Amino acid sequence: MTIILTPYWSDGVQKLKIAPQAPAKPKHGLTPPVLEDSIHAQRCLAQLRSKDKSIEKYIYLSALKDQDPEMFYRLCLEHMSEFTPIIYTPTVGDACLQYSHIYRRPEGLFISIKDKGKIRDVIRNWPKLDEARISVVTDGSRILGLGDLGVNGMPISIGKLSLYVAGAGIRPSSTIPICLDFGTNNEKFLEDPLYLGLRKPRLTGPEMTEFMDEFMHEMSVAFPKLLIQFEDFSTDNAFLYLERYRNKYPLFNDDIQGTGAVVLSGFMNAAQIACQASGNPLSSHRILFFGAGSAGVGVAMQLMSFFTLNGLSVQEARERIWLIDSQGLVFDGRGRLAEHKKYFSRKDYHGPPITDILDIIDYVQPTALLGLSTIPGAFSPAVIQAMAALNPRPIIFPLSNPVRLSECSFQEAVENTDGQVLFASGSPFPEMKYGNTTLYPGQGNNMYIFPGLGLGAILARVTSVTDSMVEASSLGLANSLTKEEHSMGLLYPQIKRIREISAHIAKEVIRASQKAGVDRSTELRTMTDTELLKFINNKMWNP
Ligand SMILES: NC(=O)C1=CN([C@@H]2O[C@H](COP(=O)(O)OP(=O)(O)OC[C@H]3O[C@@H](n4cnc5c(N)ncnc54)[C@H](O)[C@@H]3O)[C@@H](O)[C@H]2O)C=CC1
Ligand SMILES: CC(=O)C(=O)O
Ligand SMILES: [Mg+2]
Repeated sequence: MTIILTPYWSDGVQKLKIAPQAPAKPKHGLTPPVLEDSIHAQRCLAQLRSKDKSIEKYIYLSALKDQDPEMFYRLCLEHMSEFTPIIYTPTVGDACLQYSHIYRRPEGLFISIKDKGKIRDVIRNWPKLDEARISVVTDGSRILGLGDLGVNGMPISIGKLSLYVAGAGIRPSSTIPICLDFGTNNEKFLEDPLYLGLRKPRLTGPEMTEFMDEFMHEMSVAFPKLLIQFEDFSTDNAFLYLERYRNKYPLFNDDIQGTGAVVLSGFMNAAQIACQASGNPLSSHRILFFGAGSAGVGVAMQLMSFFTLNGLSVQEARERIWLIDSQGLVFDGRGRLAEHKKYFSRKDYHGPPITDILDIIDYVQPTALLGLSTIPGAFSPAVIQAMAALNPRPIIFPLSNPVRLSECSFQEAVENTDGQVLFASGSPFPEMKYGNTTLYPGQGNNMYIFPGLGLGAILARVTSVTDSMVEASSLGLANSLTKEEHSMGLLYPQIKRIREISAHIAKEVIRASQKAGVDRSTELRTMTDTELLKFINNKMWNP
């Protein structure tokens, strides 16, 4: 279907295609004589692989998704581990940085601060109002670890939704990528004549909140069956708008909750292995966070359940967690702290500020070091060696995205721990040979969680997304590893099994929603687990 929409930043009228429709069979003579489907799949793959630069691959796949969505998603599913680094992190980071330059055609919905007071009219331009089920909404203010990218953040919403389709079988026409344009503080973009967004400093504060209130209300009226995923809002607004709307509308924040869930899951598997090696109980883990933004604090909050599930009280669980931010160890005596850091601020440290990560490691004696700081190389060889000196199997998760902002590489972690590291990173690293063994890095990325969490929430038609549903998604992921994956030392399942994993997570999420009483699809309550899993699988769209 092709409809005409005029983006607010465009002078001309452009065609927006929303896909996919069942392709009409071309009339005889309008395609080459021999266009066989499986051969064409090989042709598309060969074209993709012929490109040297990952951004060229991204552009090629964007065009393929537009022109032949069935083929795009089919190849995506068949080659998940090859496609995800292109349509998602790390390449989607480059696509965002260059969006205003590589832009080809409109995709998704752009709503700017200029639309305040008439957001309803803009939303109503969306062509498939009654089909919408999931929207990823960003304001472009903190895209991955790349900072304020303004409307150049749109590819992150698009990329996440492609993973909803590929990974959880959400129908492509049920997805809405949205980028809200509040301006940008990115000087380079403001000066760039090709920049596609409003050329004004970013708006925050009460006016932004008024806009958000109107936006959320109009979304709920226009799309009564829609789940919203907030993505890459800067930390202050990420917490603000999650709390403001989470009990009013079905929504979750991926950076806080999705990341929390995925890291809890990998941590549970790593902690088991680490404790087998050390002989210590699971509850004895001590977790040091490098980075205390929405992702760091979101993960810290979720990791509380690791300890409470292992018998500690909430207070004891909190005492197992330490935060480092740009000014060093976060503790009460340090002075004024941002609201979101207060809960984990240490009350038991009374010395002078400690800023050096090695000194902090010496003081905390952590079993696990988690990076959500956007500082590449922060886990230097000396830092990794210090973790290895304290632990037979140190847990080191450099989780910042994209790859070039990772706190360390897999190779550095392996070489400085004599291969003993339990590793997960935000963006993918290749497996590596160490001695006679092959070691596999984990990818601790919320892409393992949001497709299944979203699918479960959509099918249960929840009124809100509860903490128990997020925790259920995490436990569902942790328990989804096969014997073979455990024997390979993996912390996360292989990404090629994403559909199976998402279905399993969705089942757990639906059950949790039923327990919490937020489900509206009450007919699912009486199904057995086997029936529910079958129902979920039948609902998945297949290219
Ligand atoms: N693996 C995953 O699934 C996810 C990864 N992330 C990544 O997490 C990173 C952080 O995201 P946010 O928390 O939203 O960003 P943020 O900018 O709010 O937080 C960064 C934190 O790092 C701290 N920091 C900065 N420089 C530092 C330094 N030199 N030393 C110590 N601490 C320093 C800051 O004080 C702040 O607490 C990003 O790279 C993002 O891509 C975010 C969500 C999901
Ligand atoms: C993965 C993700 O959501 C982020 O880096 O922001
Ligand atoms: Mg994000």
